[in-house]
Amino acid sequence: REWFTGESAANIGCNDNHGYQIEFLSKEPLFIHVQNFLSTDEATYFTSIVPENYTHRLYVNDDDVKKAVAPRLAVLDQEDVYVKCVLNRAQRFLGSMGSPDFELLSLARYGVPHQVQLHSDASQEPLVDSESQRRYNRQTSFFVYVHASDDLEGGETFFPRIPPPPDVGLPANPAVVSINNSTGAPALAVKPISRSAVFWLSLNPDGTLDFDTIHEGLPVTKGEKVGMNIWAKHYID
Ligand SMILES: O=C(O)CCC(=O)C(=O)O
Ligand SMILES: [Fe+2]
Repeated sequence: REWFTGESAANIGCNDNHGYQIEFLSKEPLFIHVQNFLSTDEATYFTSIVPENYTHRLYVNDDDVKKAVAPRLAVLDQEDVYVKCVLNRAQRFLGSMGSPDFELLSLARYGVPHQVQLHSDASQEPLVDSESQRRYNRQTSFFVYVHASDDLEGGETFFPRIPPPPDVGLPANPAVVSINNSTGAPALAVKPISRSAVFWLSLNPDGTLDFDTIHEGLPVTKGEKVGMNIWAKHYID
């Protein structure tokens, strides 16, 4: 994939001069918040192409009473120049620790009452690459808040096992908040701010799943959010 280099980024027409700012939220496990991960052009483009009313994944809880609806992921064309630019940026963010292979980018549009239930992005059983048949798992995740409407309420990404950073609530980063988990302990939540992202590793160094990185997309109670998943692959064999 020759486009994962700085030179070809320019060749394929990526305007990569917008710059982003990073802030560590947790060292162990590693969580990084990224402001302005997308350029305004990219965010406008992705928001315009994500389908409306795309068929939804429906979750039914154990008690069969509470139904939670998650937006379906729309998988993007890897030949799309905007997709190439974002993958190029993600690859350079990962640097030498990154695998050069990503899953296809996916987008989802969330309105009321969409949510995503508690899960790990990595899988307990390895996934199989449809082309090469190689087994892999999702090593790193960016969840990108492509767009958050001005009136958005809810829709935070909640990591119930990650303690919030000690300075949460200080004006430094309005995206970082603390929400109590089911045991009453404060835990990390990231608010959607247009064009920002949160980054973490879902696998331990030995390749096993790090259960501390489980997370959920809390229900959107007002407005709209558009999210994007960027998953880098870690091949097992
Ligand atoms: O909606 C969110 O905030 C998180 C979504 C998510 O974790 C996923 O699609 O894997
Ligand atoms: Fe996820």
